Amino acid sequence: LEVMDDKPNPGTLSENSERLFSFGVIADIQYADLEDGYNFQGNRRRYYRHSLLHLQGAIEDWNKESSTPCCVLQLGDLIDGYNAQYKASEKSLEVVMNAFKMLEVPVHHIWGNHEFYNFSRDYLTNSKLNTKFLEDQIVHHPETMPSENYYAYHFVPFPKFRFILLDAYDLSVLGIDQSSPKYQQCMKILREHNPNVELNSPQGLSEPHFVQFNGGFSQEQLNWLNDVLTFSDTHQEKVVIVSHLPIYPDSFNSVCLAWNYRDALAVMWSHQCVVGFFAGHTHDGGYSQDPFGVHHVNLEGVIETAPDSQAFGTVHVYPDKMILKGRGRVPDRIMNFKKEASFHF
Ligand SMILES: Nc1ccn([C@@H]2O[C@H](COP(=O)(O)OP(=O)(O)OC[C@H](O)CO)[C@@H](O)[C@H]2O)c(=O)n1
Repeated sequence: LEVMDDKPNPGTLSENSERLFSFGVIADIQYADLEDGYNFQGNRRRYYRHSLLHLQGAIEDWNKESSTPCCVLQLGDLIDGYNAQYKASEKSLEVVMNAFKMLEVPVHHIWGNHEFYNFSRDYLTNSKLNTKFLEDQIVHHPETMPSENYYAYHFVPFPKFRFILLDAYDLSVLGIDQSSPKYQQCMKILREHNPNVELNSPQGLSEPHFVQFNGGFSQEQLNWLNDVLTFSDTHQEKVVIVSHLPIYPDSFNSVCLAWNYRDALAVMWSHQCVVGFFAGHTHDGGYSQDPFGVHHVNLEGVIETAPDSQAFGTVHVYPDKMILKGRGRVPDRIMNFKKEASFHF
């Protein structure tokens, strides 16, 4: 890994290999038409209104890029939970989606905890935040079709390079009918690991990620992920996985991990094809390469980004690496593929 502080043009860093394609990344916009506030700990300022201007700035930049990104990955928490309290959820969603109309390439939306503070899962499924229509289907491989029980899909914007969007709130007590068996099952999991009265509090927990603002992956979704990764291994594809919640403990503070991150890692690590895992949620950002060579990027959150900075990035993909060109407080990174995973032409 190399971190580049002085932000040279990534093009100059890759003279020996040809750029294949690029994609945009942005996380935790959490727009609300509200004065600035603070996070729960009171140590990070949240710029609810300015987050929209940050998004608009990012869209302008992506539109102007000389090599147009194939798409943008919006890593979840598009509008803040405060909107629900002010009965402004639909209005705020409309404002942000109108901003996205200016983007000249498709955007793939992930769902985070703040989506479920504002909307039910049923509402989200029927909303513009459902971008499953952008999925690619693999003929004669029905096992690679996601079920309707979770919001996940895969797509291939460049030959042999697959993206998989995961639903990290497939197991969750958020946005789900409290009388449903799945809610009861998820509440049981949460309470078994978190005896606090306030289930959002990680205080005193040996596994502090078992909090209400996190969630997890059902066995059904993990089986599907395993099937898609099996296909990708067999067809010498490279895969980037995208989720609101991170799954690798070394890449940031462990409170924000998915409940059953170990199960997701076990599936991922049983395959060769995965080269990167992009997540949001942590707001502070983070990075780590795991022992299997997978690059885990936790993107800095827009909501906690001062007006004089920025928080988004463009990832340029080469035969042997990905280069994240970060803007503002998102650092640049060179992420080499493990040797056996380089493209061979
Ligand atoms: N220790 C805590 C932390 C949070 N809460 C409450 O949980 C809800 C969600 O918290 P919030 O910080 O808004 O969630 P984000 O997704 O924006 O951020 C995730 C991580 O915190 C980033 O580091 C909210 O109602 C909080 O008040 C809590 O009770 N106890």
